[in-house]
Amino acid sequence: MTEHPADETLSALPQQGEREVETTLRPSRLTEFIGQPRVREQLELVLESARRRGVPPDHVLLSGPPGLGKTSLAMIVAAELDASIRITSGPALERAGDLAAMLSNLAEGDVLFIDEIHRIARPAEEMLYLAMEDFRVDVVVGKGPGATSIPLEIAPFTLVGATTRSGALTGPLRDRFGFTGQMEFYADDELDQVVKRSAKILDITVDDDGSAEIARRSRGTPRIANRLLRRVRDYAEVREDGHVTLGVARAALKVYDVDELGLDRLDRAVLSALVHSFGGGPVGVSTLAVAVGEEPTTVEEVCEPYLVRAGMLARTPRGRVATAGAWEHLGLRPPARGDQPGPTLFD
Ligand SMILES: Nc1ncnc2c1ncn2[C@@H]1O[C@H](COP(=O)(O)OP(=O)(O)OP(=O)(O)O)[C@@H](O)[C@H]1O
Ligand SMILES: [Mg+2]
Repeated sequence: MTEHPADETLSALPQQGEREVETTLRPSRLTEFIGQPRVREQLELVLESARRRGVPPDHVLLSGPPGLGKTSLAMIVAAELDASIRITSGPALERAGDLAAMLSNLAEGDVLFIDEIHRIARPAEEMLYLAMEDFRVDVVVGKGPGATSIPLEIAPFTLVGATTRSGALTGPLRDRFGFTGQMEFYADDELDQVVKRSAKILDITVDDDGSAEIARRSRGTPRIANRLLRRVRDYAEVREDGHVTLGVARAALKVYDVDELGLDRLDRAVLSALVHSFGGGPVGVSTLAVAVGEEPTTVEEVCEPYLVRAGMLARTPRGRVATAGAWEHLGLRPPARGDQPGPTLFD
């Protein structure tokens, strides 16, 4: 994901200058990786079986909302295989030549990580098909009728792709991944473990209650849990004795205007528009996106998955609808069912 300069404590997107601390907090082995039991077990089998057979494993696609650990898992795949990792991203592969250069530099068994793989340009994507399937690329030399294509062998490698929008991947690309790990939002007790682990690394002392409070307000997202922990640490150090208790966590989160449920600015804007401008819906996602000044894809891929999971928003065939929970969260009384226009006895 691109870095957003806005000071948004609650955004699931990485903030400017956050890369370094994120690297420090990254789990480096599968056993250190908290949560995602399904993906972890599946990946473990894929990797172990390849290890036993002495071949690079099938290509791996990791899909899910921002901040859930896709990049971390990609690096873990390489570490577990004892392989080197080369990192690039969809937007960086504008020309097929850029990809050809990366591919021809791979050594046998290397992991090639392509972040935001749904944003790869078409010619590079087509080159990737052959590379993934046959470990070969066709390099076109010359132009016009005299152009010839020279096949070039590349070393067997494992591609790890990450995407926040698996729906945006073309069929042929998706089909070439032998394994897709679908990342889910984390449960509160898993985020609690993330907070405790990070606190240890950053040398922050935190009570069980304090840690649970931070976890509960982290929007199911480890990136946010880690960020809230750092903001609570700031408060604890400046205003208190540095120790994070439940009271300190609550007071700190109040200063940073952190929502009870951890909803971020965009989540709240979407709910508010849905309720205040569209009477609770149903409304189409494009209309809703215009109302909050965002791209429909951002609303759909970054914001809605969590609102749906939190039971605030429903996707219906007629459009997006605010649930009773959404009205209540905004401090409003949900409209009674009978208030809604509909057929009556006298129609
Ligand atoms: N399972 C986990 N256990 C511990 N920490 C985690 C876990 N998953 C993610 N994190 C932490 O959350 C931060 C964000 O994770 P990561 O960068 O891997 O997310 P991402 O899914 O790649 O996000 P994006 O879509 O924005 O690229 C990292 O600093 C990492 O320390
Ligand atoms: Mg990432």
